[in-house]
Order: sequence, then C-alpha cells, then structure tokens
Amino acid sequence: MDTVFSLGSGAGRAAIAVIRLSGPAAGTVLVEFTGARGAARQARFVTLRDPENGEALDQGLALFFPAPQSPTGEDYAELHIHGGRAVVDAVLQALSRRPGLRPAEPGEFARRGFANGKLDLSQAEALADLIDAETEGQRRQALRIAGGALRRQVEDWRAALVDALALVEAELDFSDEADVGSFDRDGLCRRLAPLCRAMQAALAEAPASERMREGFLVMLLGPPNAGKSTLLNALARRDLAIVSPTPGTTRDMIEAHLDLKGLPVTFIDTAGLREAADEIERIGVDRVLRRVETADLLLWLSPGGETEPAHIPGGTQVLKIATKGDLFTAPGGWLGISASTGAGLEELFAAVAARAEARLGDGGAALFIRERHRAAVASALLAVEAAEAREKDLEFVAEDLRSAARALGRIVGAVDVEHVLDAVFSRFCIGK
Ligand SMILES: Nc1nc2c(c(=O)[nH]1)N(C=O)[C@@H](CNc1ccc(C(=O)N[C@@H](CCC(=O)O)C(=O)O)cc1)CN2
Ligand SMILES: Nc1nc2c(ncn2[C@@H]2O[C@H](COP(=O)(O)OP(=O)(O)OP(=O)(O)O)[C@@H](O)[C@H]2O)c(=O)[nH]1
Repeated sequence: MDTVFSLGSGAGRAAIAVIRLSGPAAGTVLVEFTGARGAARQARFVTLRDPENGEALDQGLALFFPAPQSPTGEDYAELHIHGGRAVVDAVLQALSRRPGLRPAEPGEFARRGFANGKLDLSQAEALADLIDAETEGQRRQALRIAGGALRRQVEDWRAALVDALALVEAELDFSDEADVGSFDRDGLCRRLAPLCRAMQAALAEAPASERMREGFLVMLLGPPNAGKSTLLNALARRDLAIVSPTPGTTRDMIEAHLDLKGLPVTFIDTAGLREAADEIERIGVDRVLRRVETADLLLWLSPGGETEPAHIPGGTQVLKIATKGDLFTAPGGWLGISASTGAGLEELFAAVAARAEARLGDGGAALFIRERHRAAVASALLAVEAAEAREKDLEFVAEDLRSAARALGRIVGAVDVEHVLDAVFSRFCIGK
C-alpha cells in the first residue's frame, strides 16, 4: 500500500497549513523530517528538516496516529506548518522526493477510511455535504448523517431482515414440502410489519431532507415591470438582477441564494409572464413555466395588487405581493411591500422563512439526504411488501428478503456500488 500525502487545509496563503499523510511510511517520514515519531496522538513542537540535506524547512507541530486509531485506519501523520506559499511548497516538494510517497488523489483519505470501515458510504457522502454546507440547517443535517445516523438505521433494518430470513430459511431447511403449510406466516408478518412502517415513515421525510441539500425554491412571477428584479436585488442586498424601467428586461432567470434563518432559500427572478412579443422572450417564458413546476413557493408580484395571479399549473402555493407600496396601498389578502423604501420586506422574509421551515424542517431528523438513499429504501420496501403478500413459495419469500437487504446495503456501500464510490470520492476536494 502506498503512502500518500496532501495539503489538507485550503490552497493559498494562510496563517497555518495542515499536511496529512496516510500509509505504512507515515511514521518513518516523521522520523526523517522531525527526528522522531512521537507519542501516539500527541502534538509535538518540531523543526522540520529536509532529510536530503538537513536544511530547516519550517517550525511546526507534528502528530502521529498509529493504525487503526486514525482517520483513515492506517498509520497517519499530520504536519501543522506556517501557511505561506513557499513554506507549503517546500514541504510538499521534500515529501514528494521521498521514495514510496505520492500525492493523494481527491477523496483518497476518505476512501481509505471507507476501505478500513472507519466510515460507510452514507457518512462519506455526508462529509462531502458538510464541506459544502452553507447554512445551519444544511450543516446540522450533514453532521447528523456523518455521525452515522443513517448507517445505524440501515444496520437495524438489515438486522431485522436477517432475523426474518432466518425464520424462513429454518423452515426451508427442516420441513419437507408437505409441511410448508404449517409455516408461522403470522409470526413472519409480525416481524415485517413494523419494518415496513418504519421505512414508510422515513420515506415520507425524504423530500424535506433532499430539499435541505438543494435549497427551498421560490420563484418571482408577475406582469412585466411589476418590480421583480428590484425585489430580488433588495432581498439579495446587492445588484444581482438587471433592473430597468423597460418591460421585458429580465429575459432569463437569475438566482439569488440566501440564508434565511439558517435555511437555504433560492429566489429566482423570471421573465415576466405575458404574451411574448418576440421569439427570445417566448423561450424565456417557456423555461419559467417548466421551472415553476419544481418550485416550492411562488411569489406573485403586482403593483398595488392590481393583477390577480395568472393560472399556475401544478398547485404550488402562491403568495400575493402588492409591490410599489410607496405609490399604492395593498388590497386585502395581499402582502404590501416597497422595494424602494424597504417597507414590508421583513414580513416577506418571515412569511417565506415560515414556509421554508415547514417544508425543510431543521435538519435534525434527516435520514435520506440523497435520491440514491430514497430509491434504495423504496426498492427494499417493495421487496418486503412482496414477501408479505406471498401465500406460499417460501423460497421466493427468502429471495424477496435477501433482495431487500441488498437494496439497503447499497446505501452504506456494502453491495455493488463501485460506480457510486467513484462518483462520491472523486468529487471530494484534494486532501479530504
Ligand atoms: N487536524 C485535523 N483536524 C480535523 C480532521 C483531521 O483529520 N485533522 N478531520 C478530518 O476529517 C476532522 C476530524 N475527524 C477525525 C476522524 C477520526 C479521527 C481519529 O483519530 N479516529 C480514531 C480515534 C477515535 C477516538 O479516539 O475516539 C478512530 O476512529 O479509531 C480523528 C479525526 C475534522 N478536524
Ligand atoms: N416606486 C417604486 N418603484 C419601483 C419599486 N420596485 C420597482 N420599481 C420600479 O419599477 C420598474 C420595474 O422594476 P423591475 O424590477 O425591473 O420590474 P420587473 O418585474 O423585474 O420587470 P421585467 O424584468 O420587465 O419583468 C423600475 O423602474 C423600478 O425602479 C418600488 O417599490 N417602488
């Protein structure tokens, strides 16, 4: 097994940089560069020297984690050095000249940890999410899964399946054909029913968790010149969308990603919905209509609340916003705002945040954070339901239960997931 090294902290000038190494030569490298391996898991203040010529490279901290108690499960070392470009380059260069050492590939530390059982696939995915998390809700959800919440749940379910399978297999082994009719079918169903209910309940929560990763989607709709772009700018507190007094300025969609009370919310400014004057604008309107189908909330904007919402296909919730409140008063049933004076914006924020929270939760109960998880549990559930429904053919019942266990195994990376592994780990940054 190679020993790999990498900068674990961010690229570019910084106060401190962390270089990590993993593999059998990690301890030897520490001896070569710092004169000693040091006590397990204890930081030492050291002078780092190039083993080729004894020249000092930097002063820093060195740590050694002997296998298996390390982030990768292998011998593992860290050098905490000064984060200047020349310092980092000099140390990385000196490391790359040591025989048997090579730079780590993106995600290679996590992949080694996976290979050694330190984390499963669901935890690795969640670590990637944790690094990408931009809001409190996303952080809380990713940390929960990285901590093994999904791993433990899947292990429990698989154990229940193995239990039920043992019952069926015992019957298959010890009874002859004629006896199969005496099989305790009720006993089997009593075991499987709570499992089905638990999987169904968890599946019902899945859309909220997936949305937490992607963001709650709000689209701004309304007639041309209603003030959509101006509102987006006010929401984003910077000039993102093009604001102009000419109707039809916003031809494509412009997104603002906001953190609303810890929840990720994406606002999209759209081309005004109207009978399009030209081809380009018509394409814009079509694209908006397609995107509307995936939105969680629509804000219908109309100056002074003069135009009622257009018919929106799909039944997505619509909030009626009367714009230009400095010029008009809002009719009943409309939330009045003025992007110019800022009036009503806090109320609008609160209304959107309340709906986002109802849809996303707070991330504290998340289980299936990816479509992949949901699909695997849905197919496990189908297999268990098929097993429950069979009148006879215990062989098939057993096969259903095995197939349910295999489906769950895909979540944690226990079965046929080489392509998923590649996809997950290669998306990690270098040094993870
Ligand atoms: N300096 C530094 N900070 C870091 C990391 C790191 O690798 N280095 N991490 C990088 O992700 C995260 C912490 N993750 C870690 C995961 C496992 C172990 C570890 O030593 N695990 C052993 C012992 C566990 C224990 O003592 O309870 C083990 O699992 O056997 C350490 C850090 C965040 N902060
Ligand atoms: N008085 C006043 N004028 C506003 C307000 N909000 C927007 N406007 C003006 O209304 C005009 C249209 O604003 P936009 O934000 O470009 O409208 P839009 O709905 O994005 O228009 P399209 O891109 O054509 O669909 C601009 O001249 C804005 O300055 C407001 O709260 N009060």
